[in-house]
Amino acid sequence: APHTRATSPESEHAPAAAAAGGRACPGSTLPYPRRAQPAPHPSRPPSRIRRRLPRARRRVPPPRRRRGRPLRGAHLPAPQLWVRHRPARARRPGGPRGRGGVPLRAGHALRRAPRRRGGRRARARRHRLPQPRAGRLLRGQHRRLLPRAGARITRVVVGLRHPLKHLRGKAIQSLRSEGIQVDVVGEDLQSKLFKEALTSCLIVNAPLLYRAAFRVPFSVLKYAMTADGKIAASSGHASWVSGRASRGRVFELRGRSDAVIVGGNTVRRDDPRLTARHVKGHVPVRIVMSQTCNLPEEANLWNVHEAYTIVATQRGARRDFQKKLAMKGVEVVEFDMLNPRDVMSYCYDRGYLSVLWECGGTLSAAAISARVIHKVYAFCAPKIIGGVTAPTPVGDLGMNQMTQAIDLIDVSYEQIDRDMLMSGFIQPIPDLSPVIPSADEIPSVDPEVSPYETNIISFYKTWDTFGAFSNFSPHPIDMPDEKGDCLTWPTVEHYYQAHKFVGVDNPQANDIVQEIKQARSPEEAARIGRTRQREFPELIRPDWESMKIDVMYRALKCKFSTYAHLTEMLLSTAGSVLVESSPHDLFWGGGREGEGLNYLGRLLMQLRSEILGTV
Ligand SMILES: Nc1c(N[C@@H]2O[C@H](COP(=O)(O)O)[C@@H](O)[C@H]2O)[nH]c(=O)[nH]c1=O
Repeated sequence: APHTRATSPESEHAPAAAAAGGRACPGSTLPYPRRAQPAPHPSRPPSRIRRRLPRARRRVPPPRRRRGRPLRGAHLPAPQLWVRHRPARARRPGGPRGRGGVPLRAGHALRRAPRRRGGRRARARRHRLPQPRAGRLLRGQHRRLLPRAGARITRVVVGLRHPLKHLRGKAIQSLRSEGIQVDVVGEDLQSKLFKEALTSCLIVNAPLLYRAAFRVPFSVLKYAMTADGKIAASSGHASWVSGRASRGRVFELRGRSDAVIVGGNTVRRDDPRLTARHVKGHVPVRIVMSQTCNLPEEANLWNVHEAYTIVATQRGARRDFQKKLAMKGVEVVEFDMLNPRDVMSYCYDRGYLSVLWECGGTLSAAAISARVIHKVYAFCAPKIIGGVTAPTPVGDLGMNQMTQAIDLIDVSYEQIDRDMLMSGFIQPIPDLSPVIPSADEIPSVDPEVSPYETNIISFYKTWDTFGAFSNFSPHPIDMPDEKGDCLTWPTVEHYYQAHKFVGVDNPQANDIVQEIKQARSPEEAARIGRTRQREFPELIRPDWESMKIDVMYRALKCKFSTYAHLTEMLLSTAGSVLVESSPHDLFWGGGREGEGLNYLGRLLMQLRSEILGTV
């Protein structure tokens, strides 16, 4: 999937990782410490960072219920109620959910739905199968639907398989065994048209895919700003920036979300209701993130008859006030460390599929930095409010170069009355628990980093905040060749891949070097380098395994000393552990579970120390 797939800058080293682990690299002038884990000690924290689930302490009020009125919302505190008490007609994004709100396959949901006259199950039974004609599209996901209609169907085209293999079922297999031709878009069918079709399928299924791939709910950041980029006047007054039609669209967005999140500031300043009141359908849970719990005694959000409200706060904050909230029916959840990632993990555990962030700039910046925002909806109204202190949609992200800006992808533009809606995806970064060097290793890798320092900067894709650290970043380097002549290489990746074949006394090896040098992109250079390495192992320079780290280090040194802003960026990370968060490359990258050796991160830390004059 474009939004989940990651291209690895180096993957051929995976088998080498095990071999290299625990060995000092022969021929290397750099100290590459052993990666052997220190002997476990009961008082020591583990040497790899694991995502810590919040030890949330919940004050769960009894659900309020008026006589004769069903409980609303899909996420009532008692888990056994989540499905049973959902209004029959509630439309849920991404399809029906089972216990704990976990998305179900369509077939699963239909079988389990309550037997009710005119209810979902009854409707499913009555569902009249479309009579297939040649070339006509039969829509539907229920795996029973197709075999029953199969007598007259000769071909089935599948848009997208379920991202989680164990939830895929056997529909394709059983159809094929019945002699029906089944083609999966992107697998069996590949053309420009099918690529577009696949993109549409992926976008439509984004919440399901993101939840499955990243184990957090699909998160959308929405804001409304003036043409001069303000979300309110300097006084904080914000009613209204966007027009009525745009606000109607926001109700739709809320109606498609499981939760709407705001910070304490928004509650204090706007006293929002955060309901989907003008659209019929699902009512999202409202979540307030407030570290201090310094929230007003009276607020629209405490009216839980309108929608369920959760206050997420720091452990121990204003306990008396917490009790008052609980008395009103508001659920309070305490976190050891209140931050967007832990709140998202919590929402994931609660079964939420998609979440809408309607917060101000401070919280949105924290959420973007924590990499939990996946999509942005920016409503822009044709107004100018001005004001140096007037708030903007996203606070400080620590970037100082325009090249560091996060590029949105799959962007759409839509005019809504007088406003413009721009939406796009933030390219996701794999959620990793990267290895940080062990206590013994850290001082030799980077004296700035204290043992078990948890401040980790991950980089991988070139559009990441620290994407310029990637070898794919578009920074040409001038490097001397064997004869001492200066040659320009488009990227570090070009240089590194080509040097697998440099110095080999064979014209074919020389051709490969030229082929890689002329590759139009670092991706292409990597592909050629790896393919040729597999095809012609005899053309690889014999000392490659022992030299590759030095080759890389020389290239990195050149890159970071050529571009002053890169040196600045590297130095700005002093005190943090750098991890190339490649899920595939276990030699240069940190791996998916932190199992990688992270040599690229180590080299950058080494270089940083060298520039700082600390080695
Ligand atoms: N001012 C502003 C927005 N502000 C957002 O909407 C919230 C108010 O929601 P509610 O109380 O349910 O109407 C507010 O707290 C803030 O999060 N939204 C928009 O679409 N357009 C606007 O101009």
